[in-house]
Amino acid sequence: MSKPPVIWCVGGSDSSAHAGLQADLRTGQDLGCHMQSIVTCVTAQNSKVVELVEPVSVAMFDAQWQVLLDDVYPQAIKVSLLPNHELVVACSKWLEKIKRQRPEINIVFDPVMAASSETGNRLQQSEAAVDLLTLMLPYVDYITPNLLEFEALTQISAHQAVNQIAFQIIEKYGVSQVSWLLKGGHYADAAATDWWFKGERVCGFSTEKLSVHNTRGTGCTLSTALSCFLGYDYFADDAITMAKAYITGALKTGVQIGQGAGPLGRPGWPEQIENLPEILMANMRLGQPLPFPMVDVDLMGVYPVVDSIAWLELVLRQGVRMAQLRIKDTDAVGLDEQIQQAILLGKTHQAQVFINDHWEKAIKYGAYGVHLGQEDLQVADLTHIQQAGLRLGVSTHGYFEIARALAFNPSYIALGHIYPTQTKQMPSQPQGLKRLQHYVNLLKGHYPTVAIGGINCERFAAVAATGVNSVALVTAITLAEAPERVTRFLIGEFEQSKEVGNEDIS
Ligand SMILES: Cc1ncc(COP(=O)(O)OP(=O)(O)O)c(N)n1
Ligand SMILES: Cc1ncsc1CCOP(=O)(O)O
Repeated sequence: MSKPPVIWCVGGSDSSAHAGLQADLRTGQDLGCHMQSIVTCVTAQNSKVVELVEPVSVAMFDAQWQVLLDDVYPQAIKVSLLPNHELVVACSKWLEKIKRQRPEINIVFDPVMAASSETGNRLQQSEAAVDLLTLMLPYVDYITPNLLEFEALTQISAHQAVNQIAFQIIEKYGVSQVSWLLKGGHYADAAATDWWFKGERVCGFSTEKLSVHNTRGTGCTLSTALSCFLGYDYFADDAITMAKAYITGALKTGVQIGQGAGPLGRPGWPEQIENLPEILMANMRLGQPLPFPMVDVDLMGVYPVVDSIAWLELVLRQGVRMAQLRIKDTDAVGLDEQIQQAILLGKTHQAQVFINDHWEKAIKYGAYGVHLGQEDLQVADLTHIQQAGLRLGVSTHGYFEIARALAFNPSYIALGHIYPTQTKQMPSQPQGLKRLQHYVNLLKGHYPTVAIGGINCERFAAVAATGVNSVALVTAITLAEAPERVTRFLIGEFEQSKEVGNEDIS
């Protein structure tokens, strides 16, 4: 069994367990992480009121860091309530040391100042806020203030155009490693949009604002979930997408415990598609509101991606019912003719033949569908493709791109690359089976899925067992000694995996 990520949480004990370290530990446990804690203070509070905050001594604080550090390095550290100036100074010293030794450890800082219980009692002495950012920002990778914390700490108005906020952050703090995640729950909008600023990059993660009562621990939970997903080595944009989906699920499952607002629920790994945020980016085209026509899922299965008519004919002759013509050279001789032949072959074999990239020619000759990558999505005329009645397949490489792809209502979503591949230079690491399984669980019943990248005969059965609707392959077929036999073998394997899947259900 693989080891869980180790996540350190630096913050205060909340006797009610609605927020604070107790909420952090539950979140991490829910996400399969091993949580370790460094207590900064003990608070006596319940769902309504904070009675007393007692900071630990610097000696006790230092001892907790040292004893953990003597034993194990974490994958990520989440820092929240630092109740006084001495502990801010001590914490920044430890972060400096850790960053010097292990710069790859992600530090997430949630600058908690007050409890969100009815009376909103202050948890941090006001002098602790002085120099807080000067001391902490050099070492943190993510800072996750809510609107009030953001304005109090930065003196930048959160009520202005996001580009203006980005500009002022840069002006004040320079371009650095720090990602600012400005949480939008306190805006008086119908949507709850969290804005991510990193240098000039600005991106919104937006969900409908939920009208729910049990909202305690929202900030703690979001930043801990973010730390956990970073601990699993997800990219920043994927980890933020997942944290936002997690918090939406947690808000929906909150429970009334005590007389004030109750704590959030713990919804498990984000696998509810409706909890994924909408992605908002400058220069990003609006979604395609009308769905693309559906593919016939029963015909998906083995999905060869080939670069010539000869290969297309070969695989269709073996009984493949979904295939793609992928000719990367825009100036290829006879490209138009090849696309026309591919479309004709698809019709002859009653197969779903997609054309990679060349969407204008695909429309012109009446293709069944086109397959586009993320960059192509920004430039292709999707409305035209949709109105012409073509299907659309979209490449994705993680949660962020999946969330972005959903705005276009595609006919299928491709998930890659699963294993190392020689066929194409990939800018990211292979995803592996576990991540594929999560994506399939997320999309099942909503969008057909395709797995691609490095899938060969040995790996095929395990990939198919995830329940993915289709397995796309290039070299497993085109470099095979006997491609006809391999294609037929894979078709048989896929059919078998469907039968096993059906047995599991019954
Ligand atoms: C089924 C399927 N999935 C992914 C891809 C890759 O498409 P894209 O990201 O556009 O990259 P290129 O194929 O253009 O290199 C695909 N072709 N098919
Ligand atoms: C086109 C493409 N897109 C993601 S991985 C890949 C190549 C898949 O080729 P192979 O099946 O040979 O690894």
